[in-house]
Amino acid sequence: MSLRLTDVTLTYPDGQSRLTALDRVTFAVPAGALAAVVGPSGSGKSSLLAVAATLIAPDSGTVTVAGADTTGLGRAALTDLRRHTIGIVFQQSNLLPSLTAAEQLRVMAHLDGRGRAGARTRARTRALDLLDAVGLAGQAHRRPHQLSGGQRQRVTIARALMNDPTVLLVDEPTSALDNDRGAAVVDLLTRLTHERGTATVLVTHDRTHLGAVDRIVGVHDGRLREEMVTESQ
Ligand SMILES: Nc1ncnc2c1ncn2[C@@H]1O[C@H](COP(=O)(O)OP(=O)(O)OP(=O)(O)O)[C@@H](O)[C@H]1O
Repeated sequence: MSLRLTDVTLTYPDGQSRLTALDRVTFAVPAGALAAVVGPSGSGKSSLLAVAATLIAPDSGTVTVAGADTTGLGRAALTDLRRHTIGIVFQQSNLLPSLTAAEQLRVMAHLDGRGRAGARTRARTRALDLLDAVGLAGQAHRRPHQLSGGQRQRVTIARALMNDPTVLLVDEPTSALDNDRGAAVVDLLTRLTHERGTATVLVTHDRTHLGAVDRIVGVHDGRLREEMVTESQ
């Protein structure tokens, strides 16, 4: 399994007591599968993503990413693991206003220390390939304000794939989009997951566009409940 959470409990301070955001969650996603985690506001979706992204350590339980148990890893080791194995698509596109679409992707390669000449050329080629894969081949030179909301979301998806992650974590990708564009983004994520073999987790409160995903897991009060799994899983 590319991503595995085992018996994960996460609590937050809540006055004199603690609030349980994730309650003994066990959840695994293999390479090449997209699992949608669906639940109402406050059910624990963002907490699940943050734990899977190794941004928050759970109170108990284990998180394994690309075969590596993350329990007890220090900050530097976690940063390294995230950089090489995890791609994150945030709800807001958080693109840098002054950079073109292609440059937004190439920044990721630089962060990864791949700044030398041969590597720069490879990063340029990979950025253009990924923009092509998300249907933006003709928009590589555009800056965020010259793109639509749906196009910006596609750039953030391509950017998250730039370092060829094992695990792709996606937070509410359709919340700022109209119906057709929302459906197109979920279809795109499903296709990229299958083509590139990422283990993808998409959290959302919106069940509208989930027809083509491999698996749907409901979340309620920090507990998961399997709702639908396709045969290929
Ligand atoms: N930093 C925090 N401190 C205290 N409680 C928190 C914190 N973050 C989240 N919570 C609580 O944990 C529970 C789960 O929150 P979480 O953000 O994971 O839910 P969510 O399903 O992502 O909600 P939304 O769809 O509104 O973003 C909620 O009851 C929330 O109020």
